[in-house]
Amino acid sequence: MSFALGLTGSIGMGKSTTAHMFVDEGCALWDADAAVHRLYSAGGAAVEPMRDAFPEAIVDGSVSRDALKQAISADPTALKVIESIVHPLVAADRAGFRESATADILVFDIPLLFETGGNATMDAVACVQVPADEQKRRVMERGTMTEAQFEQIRAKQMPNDEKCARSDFVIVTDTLDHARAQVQDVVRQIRAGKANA
Ligand SMILES: CC(C)(COP(=O)(O)OP(=O)(O)OC[C@H]1O[C@@H](n2cnc3c(N)ncnc32)[C@H](O)[C@@H]1O)[C@@H](O)C(=O)NCCC(=O)NCCS
Ligand SMILES: Nc1ncnc2c1ncn2[C@@H]1O[C@H](COP(=O)(O)OP(=O)(O)OP(=O)(O)O)[C@@H](O)[C@H]1O
Repeated sequence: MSFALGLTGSIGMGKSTTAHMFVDEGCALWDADAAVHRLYSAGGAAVEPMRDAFPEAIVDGSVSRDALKQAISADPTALKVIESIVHPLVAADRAGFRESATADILVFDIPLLFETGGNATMDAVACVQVPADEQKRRVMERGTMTEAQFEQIRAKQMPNDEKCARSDFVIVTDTLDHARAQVQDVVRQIRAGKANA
């Protein structure tokens, strides 16, 4: 039986980077944002339901993130509609992975793990953490969002301190070496616990 580890944290706190460190330790990874990318791509399961709700968001047969961001900026309630389409499809994708994956530890990189109640289906949760000013600096440096779009997303997420307080492990992502050492420690603890179970 595999161990399911949820990996969460606020936008830009270092989930994806940390998730790949778990892969380096032999864990299998499922990534919620990557699942959304598959669902939005041409032929993906979200395309037709999204066309019904936001016809202008379908460009060349796939869902345009820029068009969705414009829709959300114009009407913040649009995000709720988008979520009601996307989240059930994401849950089905995740269930398929969990049934088929064979690694001893499965890592689920899920930004909205606590907000969607997904933590209840995990054996343990790890939360990434970095100071808020560094978080903002990193997201702005990516250049994919305006400051207003960033603040809108951040305001929708549970405060990161609360996510960390509710998690079994906290991984501080101030430097790559520090984060990797903490990942290795988490994996060691889980494997030791499994060996003793
Ligand atoms: C709003 C959209 C168009 C922005 O796209 P963009 O490519 O600029 O950003 P990206 O998808 O990489 O998201 C960046 C980060 O924003 C956060 N985020 C995304 N969607 C949400 C949301 N609905 N609520 C809170 N935070 C969110 C996550 O931390 C995510 O990692 C896109 O995120 C989207 O379609 N979101 C709805 C689907 C969803 O809820 N995804 C979250 C994971 S299931
Ligand atoms: N341990 C670390 N040390 C230094 N920089 C890091 C570390 N982890 C992540 N970063 C940097 O922070 C930025 C955000 O990291 P990453 O994309 O992993 O975050 P994320 O939480 O997955 O973001 P999002 O929620 O937006 O998907 C990147 O530029 C990455 O290089």
